[in-house]
Amino acid sequence: MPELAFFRHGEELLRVALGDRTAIGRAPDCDVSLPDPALSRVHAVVERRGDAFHLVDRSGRGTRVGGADVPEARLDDGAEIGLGTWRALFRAAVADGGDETRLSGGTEVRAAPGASAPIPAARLRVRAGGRERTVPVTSAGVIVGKEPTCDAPVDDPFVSARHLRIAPQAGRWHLVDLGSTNGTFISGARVAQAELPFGVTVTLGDAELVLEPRDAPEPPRAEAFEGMISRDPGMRQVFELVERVGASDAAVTILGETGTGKELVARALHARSTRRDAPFIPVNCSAIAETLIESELFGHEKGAFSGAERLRKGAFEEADRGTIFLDEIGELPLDLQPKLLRVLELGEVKRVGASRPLQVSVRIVAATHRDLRAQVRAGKFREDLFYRLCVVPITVPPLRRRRGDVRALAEAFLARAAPRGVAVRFTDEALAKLEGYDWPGNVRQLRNVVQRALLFRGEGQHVPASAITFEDTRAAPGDTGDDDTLYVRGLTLEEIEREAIRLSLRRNRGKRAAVVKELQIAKSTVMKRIGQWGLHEEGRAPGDAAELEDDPADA
Ligand SMILES: Nc1ncnc2c1ncn2[C@@H]1O[C@H](COP(=O)(O)OP(=O)(O)OP(=O)(O)O)[C@@H](O)[C@H]1O
Repeated sequence: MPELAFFRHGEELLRVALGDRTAIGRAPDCDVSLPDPALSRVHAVVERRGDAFHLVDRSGRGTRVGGADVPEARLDDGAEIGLGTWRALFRAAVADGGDETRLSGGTEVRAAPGASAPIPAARLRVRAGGRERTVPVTSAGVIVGKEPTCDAPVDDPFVSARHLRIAPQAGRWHLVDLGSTNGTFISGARVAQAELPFGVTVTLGDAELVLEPRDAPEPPRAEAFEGMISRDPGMRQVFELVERVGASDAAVTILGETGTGKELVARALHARSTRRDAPFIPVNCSAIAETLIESELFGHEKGAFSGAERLRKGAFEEADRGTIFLDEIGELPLDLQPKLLRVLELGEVKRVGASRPLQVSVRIVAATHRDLRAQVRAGKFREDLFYRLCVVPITVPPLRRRRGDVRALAEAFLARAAPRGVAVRFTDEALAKLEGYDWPGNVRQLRNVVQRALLFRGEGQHVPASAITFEDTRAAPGDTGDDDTLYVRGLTLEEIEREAIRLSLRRNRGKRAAVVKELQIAKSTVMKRIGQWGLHEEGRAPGDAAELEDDPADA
């Protein structure tokens, strides 16, 4: 059956069998809708006229066929059609399932030649709502949709009742969109029907489908526990421990290098506890100026010190009935340590300037990348507090000791960061490069490297090894560990604005004048946002505070 093969940046991404009329353009109701603003809504139509196929331009500007912009052209075998950043190749005669098939992201398939070629047995991998399962596909095909009576029901709000069908056609697997509301996508292109080789990802709503050979070995499964991906035995022990101590109120200290996922473990402890419906309040003890940490943790009364214009609840009060996560507990100043001990022993907090303490019920989870015992020996950390906090120590192994996790984590970060509807994959060389690295900045560094690689890959569907660059992204002391890049996927406009201001404050050590200049926004807006989102201490290091009060932008 004649077909058009679509290429982008030299990669073949899509094959569409040609019927009597195939509309190509930017509009979602075209038979092939390509995400390219340079195209008209209906850019061109390919029509069957007798035995021949003709391209008719609908853009009014001519469509490029064989290098010239033409209003209309008969398509000869191998004719090349230019469609913005896409290119389509006309193939007049396509062997029925006989030739070697390889599409981007797909595995190679070889079927016996001839129209009667048996269709290779298949199964459909369905990923939806964070779950994955496979459905056998018989030669009668499968219907995929939201309706429970479909062969492969998919529970996703953007999937139609009967969304698409996958069935054999001339010895190959094809998919046909059944008039779905939100469309069926392959490599970012919305398709009415297309060939579906093994291994190619189809996106519908937030769900993904991949057709596979029926007897292909199951890919190793990455376990996920409360958002943490791992199948490493060391991490499994961590998960088991979280499960066991989650329900109790025992004080837990999480030990591990920076970026290993200590905060995620703390959140998992909260999620597995009876306190899960109350707040989880994280406090990074190393990111707050020493002069402010007491009021941050315990709050202050109005007028307790100059600048305390209003009463402020501290993190412990906010976390009442819930969990407080004290990150970088090793940085807690010695003089505040007895106050923390009092919360642990008596459940009492006293706001700065208050005469009486308040009762709170807070579970304390602490974390540090430091050797707390050594801190105790050096006299920087109270021994009694150490024993109170470390009732249950949980050690999160560094990523270089669980190399088996690198691939699953990298693929998960890539899928999260890739543009919606586009299935981007690592090349084998890229995966080997990731797996061979030592990851001094652990999972956080891996996430940043993957996000950067996605930007550096250009437009292709594959991330090559050359797009992977390593920089030591370990957090500097006093750094909360965030990198300096703003990733906007999945954020609201307000969250993007908040992040942009927060990161600019950090880059400029809290200097509002520099933020105004860097972000090119009104001083009044910066001040309003800082107040609104409580970013007063952002970027300030101990000792900076006094200087910042005199910041000219504040005047
Ligand atoms: N097992 C995991 N699965 C998925 N994402 C992970 C995993 N471990 C860590 N991450 C991600 O890596 C980043 C760093 O994790 P997290 O902030 O929990 O590390 P940390 O050990 O608390 O770092 P720090 O010591 O610098 O505070 C986060 O974006 C987190 O979501």
